[in-house]
Amino acid sequence: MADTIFALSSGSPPAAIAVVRISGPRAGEALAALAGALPKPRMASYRTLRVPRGTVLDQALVLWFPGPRTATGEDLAELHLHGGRAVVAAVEAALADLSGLRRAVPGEFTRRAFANGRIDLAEAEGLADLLTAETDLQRRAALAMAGGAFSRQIEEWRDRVLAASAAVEAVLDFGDEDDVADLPPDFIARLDVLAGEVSDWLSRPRAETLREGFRVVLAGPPNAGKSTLFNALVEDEAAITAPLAGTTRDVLTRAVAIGGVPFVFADTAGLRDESGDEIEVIGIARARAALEGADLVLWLGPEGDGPDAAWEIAAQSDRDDASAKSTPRHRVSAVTGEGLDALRTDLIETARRAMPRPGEAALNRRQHALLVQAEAALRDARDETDPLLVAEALRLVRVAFDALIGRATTEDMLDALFGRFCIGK
Ligand SMILES: Nc1nc2c(ncn2[C@@H]2O[C@H](COP(=O)(O)OP(=O)(O)OP(=O)(O)O)[C@@H](O)[C@H]2O)c(=O)[nH]1
Ligand SMILES: [K+]
Ligand SMILES: [Mg+2]
Repeated sequence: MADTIFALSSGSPPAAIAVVRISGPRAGEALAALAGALPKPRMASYRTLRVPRGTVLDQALVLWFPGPRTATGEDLAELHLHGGRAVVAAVEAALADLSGLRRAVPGEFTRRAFANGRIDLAEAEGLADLLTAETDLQRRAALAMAGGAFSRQIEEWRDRVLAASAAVEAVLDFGDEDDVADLPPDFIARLDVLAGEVSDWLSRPRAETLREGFRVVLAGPPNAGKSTLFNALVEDEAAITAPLAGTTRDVLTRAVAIGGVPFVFADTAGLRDESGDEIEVIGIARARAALEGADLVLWLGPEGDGPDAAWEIAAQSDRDDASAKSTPRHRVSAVTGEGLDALRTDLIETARRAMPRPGEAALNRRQHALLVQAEAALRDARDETDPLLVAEALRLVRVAFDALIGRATTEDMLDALFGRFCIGK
């Protein structure tokens, strides 16, 4: 029999209310032991909680959810306590004293939900992202993933691959008879459509951009005012600025949300070919490395000799395009603040285009890699003529789809995923 687990599932006390959850075969027994009797299922009841045959613990709202149609797939109870530290501690101590009950480890409720088929892996990943979401865009994308949008898509694709596999199996079964069965005439076309849909998902913005922030690297010649602009954008005197060319050496990064969009700004050493300074040379190499990882390069160049510098934004793809650099997109003065708002607006709009649209599920690294495998196998299945090899390619597509929703998982992977959750989730 599985352990029955319990944990504080709401934020740390003191708070107005503290929710303690109990999940497992003894959840009902535990609830009855504290509340006197089991309340009606799925209805909130107001009860006095007591240490079994002992003192009063709290007046609480209690809920009883008999399994398996519960969040964890097991019998589940919730105690909505007064959110004081001592109240929570006393109730936890009373639960720990009951036989067969123990404190949950991080993510254990969700892991049970997954083990019991209440959620699949993609939904669990979405849930993990939802709990760590810090911006509205992150929240909405995570909610879409947790809500099963991607899982439903995978299931639908999987059904179509199964149908294709069945058609190939039929050819293989009748292969040694005179009356050779052929693949359906639209077999290839269907695989093409499917591969196209998978490609569409692959070309969508990625979850990492959303989670880690849109990476803007400030670059340009020495003394262009990069560090000054960096400080203005992150609203912090984070970087040293000075009239001396070659002030910045290390790559300095700061994560900030602007207009609800997560950004990571990086300030870099001024780029110049000639420098006798050994440290500056290293700084320049680091700056070039940072440029490689940029979603957007904010290229700064002083315009003329005036007090104001002209800056331009060159997207990563066109930063080697000389014409993009010769026509500045923005003129900004970090001293007067002129042009800063327009620059911020442009940054927000550019970043938003690289982010999943609100409510659109975004793929994480693991999901993206598996979908790349599925797409390659689909194209193999289309190009192969030997039915045996077509069948094998289609099997590989199914393997990738199964891994996406967690039909095939490893303990390590699950440990890593559920370890991201907090205790009580
Ligand atoms: N008038 C004016 N001065 C600026 C502006 N931005 C920066 N400066 C000044 O220009 C000098 C260089 O600025 P930094 O921000 O250190 O330039 P940088 O590009 O980071 O320089 P390095 O790190 O050495 O490559 C400093 O004295 C700043 O005060 C601006 O918009 N207007
Ligand atoms: K400088
Ligand atoms: Mg600098």
